[in-house]
Amino acid sequence: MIDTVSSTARAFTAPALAIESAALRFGDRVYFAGLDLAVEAGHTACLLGPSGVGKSSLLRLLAGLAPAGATGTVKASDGLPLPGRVALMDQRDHLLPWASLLDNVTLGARLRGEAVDPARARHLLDLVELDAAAALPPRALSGGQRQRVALARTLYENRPVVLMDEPFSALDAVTRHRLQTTTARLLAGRTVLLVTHDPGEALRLGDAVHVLRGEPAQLTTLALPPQPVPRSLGDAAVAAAQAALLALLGAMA
Ligand SMILES: Nc1ncnc2c1ncn2[C@@H]1O[C@H](COP(=O)(O)OP(=O)(O)OP(=O)(O)O)[C@@H](O)[C@H]1O
Repeated sequence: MIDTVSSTARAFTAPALAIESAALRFGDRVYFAGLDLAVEAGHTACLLGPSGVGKSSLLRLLAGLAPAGATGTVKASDGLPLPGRVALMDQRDHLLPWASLLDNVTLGARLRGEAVDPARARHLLDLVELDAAAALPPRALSGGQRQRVALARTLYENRPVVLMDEPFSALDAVTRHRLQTTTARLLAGRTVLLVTHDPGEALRLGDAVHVLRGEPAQLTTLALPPQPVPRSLGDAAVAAAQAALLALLGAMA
């Protein structure tokens, strides 16, 4: 079978991405200020940190959707505007309850008045193991299945920059592992920032791994083993890096 999704990925060059002087403030509280984060072109960076530290706010800033209280300057290395080149997978799936899964996957194109490619949408639904359910409405799905539709919708956008907020958090361990591998293949060559609470996921998928923590929060970058992604968690060096990441997150003494 021709992999239509991977082949379309080669039609563009993904820029490096940077946010400078990012800040998040509510009232008197400064969550972070003067924060700089860069994602190398064609690489995947993972962002971890305690709940409420500001990871989603930083991701939305990068997406050009600055939430209340957040400021910062976002730049692409090619100097071209980012709007239109970014796909965002939010923590919530935002599926339209009245539309079929297939129509939810192609929603962005339909809203923009673009031609829809149902074969590519079905191929993506197949990759997230939901092709047989393409005609069903989202209410027929479990939380994990809904998250897989949102993943297919994000991949359907076929953008050089992909921002993902806990994209696999609702999946069982086996499906999560399988879809991490599939997603890493489909996102190869794109510039990706992925927010996760799962140190194993960060070690599997991250070309770079950053931890946001403290008050005000600062970024710490983890030293990573040289294996290309997706890495095997069974590898001794990867397991050691995972332990170091857990310690950095404060989960281990
Ligand atoms: N409108 C608001 N008013 C006051 N505080 C807010 C508002 N919106 C968000 N916050 C606070 O901003 C902080 C950062 O939120 P954000 O969702 O970015 O954190 P996060 O690190 O992504 O959390 P999680 O891991 O739980 O998803 C949170 O502590 C939240 O309570």
